[in-house]
Amino acid sequence: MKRLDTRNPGFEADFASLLTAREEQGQEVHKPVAEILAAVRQKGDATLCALTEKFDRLPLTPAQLAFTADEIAAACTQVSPELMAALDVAATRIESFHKAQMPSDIRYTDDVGMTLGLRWIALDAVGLYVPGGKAAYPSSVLMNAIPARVAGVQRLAMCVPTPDGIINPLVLAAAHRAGVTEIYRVGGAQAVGAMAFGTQTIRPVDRIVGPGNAFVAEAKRQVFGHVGIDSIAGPSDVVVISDSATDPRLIALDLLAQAEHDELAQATLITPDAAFADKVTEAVTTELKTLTRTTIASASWERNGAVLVTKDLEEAITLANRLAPEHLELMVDDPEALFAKVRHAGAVFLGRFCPEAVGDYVGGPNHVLPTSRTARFASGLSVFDFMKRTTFLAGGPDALRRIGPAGVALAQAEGLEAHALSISARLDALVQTTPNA
Ligand SMILES: NC(=O)c1ccc[n+]([C@@H]2O[C@H](COP(=O)([O-])OP(=O)(O)OC[C@H]3O[C@@H](n4cnc5c(N)ncnc54)[C@H](O)[C@@H]3O)[C@@H](O)[C@H]2O)c1
Ligand SMILES: N[C@H](CO)Cc1c[nH]c[nH+]1
Ligand SMILES: [Zn+2]
Repeated sequence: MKRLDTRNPGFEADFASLLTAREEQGQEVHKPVAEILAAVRQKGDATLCALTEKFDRLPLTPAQLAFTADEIAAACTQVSPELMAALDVAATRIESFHKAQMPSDIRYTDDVGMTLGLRWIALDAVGLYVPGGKAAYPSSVLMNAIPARVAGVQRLAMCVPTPDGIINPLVLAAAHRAGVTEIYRVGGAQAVGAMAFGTQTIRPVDRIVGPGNAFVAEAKRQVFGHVGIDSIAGPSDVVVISDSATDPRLIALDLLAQAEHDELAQATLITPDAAFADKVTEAVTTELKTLTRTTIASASWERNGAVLVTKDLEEAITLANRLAPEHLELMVDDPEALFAKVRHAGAVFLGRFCPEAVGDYVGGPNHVLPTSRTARFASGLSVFDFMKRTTFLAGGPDALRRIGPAGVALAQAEGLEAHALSISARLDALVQTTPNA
């Protein structure tokens, strides 16, 4: 864990290394991921089976890649009614938030008489990546699939790793609840490659969405262009801005809630109170001893954790914007005042009783969010990731007479003769057919 104080002379250099640390750790996966993607592209199912045996310790034949309808139905019967009810609370809230996002088409006729517009059209086929290496993520099934369904996507293909052949039944129950029936027991970069390029068993999709570890995030980066992707939703990160009025244990738990995802996760506290920073650091050490996932959380905290002490809350928000976190918690008396100054964050959690973990499960907004500072330019998963826009223009002779000459002039200025003629030939035809025009 790095402890930095903005009043210390070396602060800027240390902060700069905090900004780039995880990007550098990510470089290590570029080559292995490129090799996996090339092998999937070349050998399809054979590579999927070989890598599933290698990384998930599960020997498979191609015929066993997909879960059967019976396996999905059997999993649903293994989930307790209480957990099914919890799944339903989450699904209902996620669905209503994403329904509220649905955009409207645009269509209007302008002053020259042209009808212009934009139509939203759902994608045909989408690949949903659901992580499963170090934890099971039924919540990510809902976060991926529900907005896709709301947007109107016809085909949803889901990939999830099953380490040692084990699948948490709640993952399949969540898929069933969200209407996903095409599910493959494949994870990592090979799953992304299969959905991007297709194999003998898995048909290719148009866009791949969903969170995952550094291998999954890098694979999405590398297949982008061949297919669409949502964002780089890699190892989780959180920045907590807190004043000294919050219980230090609660802040420690919020930091550890992200640290326990992955050794590459990053949890950062920013506070203007040095004594409070000490208390939270102590509480992290105490709580770490009680967690079952202590090995992962300790590694994340040791390697990427940070505690920043600032002059005031104003400076805290400036640093948070520079960190552009996936999640930003504002655990202060007046969170709305700070929120007004937030420029870069995937999702913001306002108030001491609204921890990030609520957003992971039952808040409603999506928990698939841009990590590693990509919130500077990217947003969390939404219905927009499952749709595209087609614009249209419809015009008659009157409109062409009004705007055509400007088009001809610009085409000639660009030296594109056929463009100019495409318009001017029509203008000429109009003059000939209506001599008094
Ligand atoms: N940003 C978000 O929105 C969000 C949401 C949920 C989870 N997450 C993140 O998702 C990640 C889940 O990670 P996970 O590991 O539990 O599951 P995962 O499914 O992402 O990764 C498991 C797969 O990684 C591959 N893999 C592991 N080691 C490898 C190696 N050495 N070489 C090649 N491939 C290898 C294997 O194929 C394995 O099946 C965490 O980092 C978590 O923080 C992010
Ligand atoms: N915090 C993760 C996003 O970074 C999402 C998640 C799912 N389950 C628990 N947490
Ligand atoms: Zn989480």
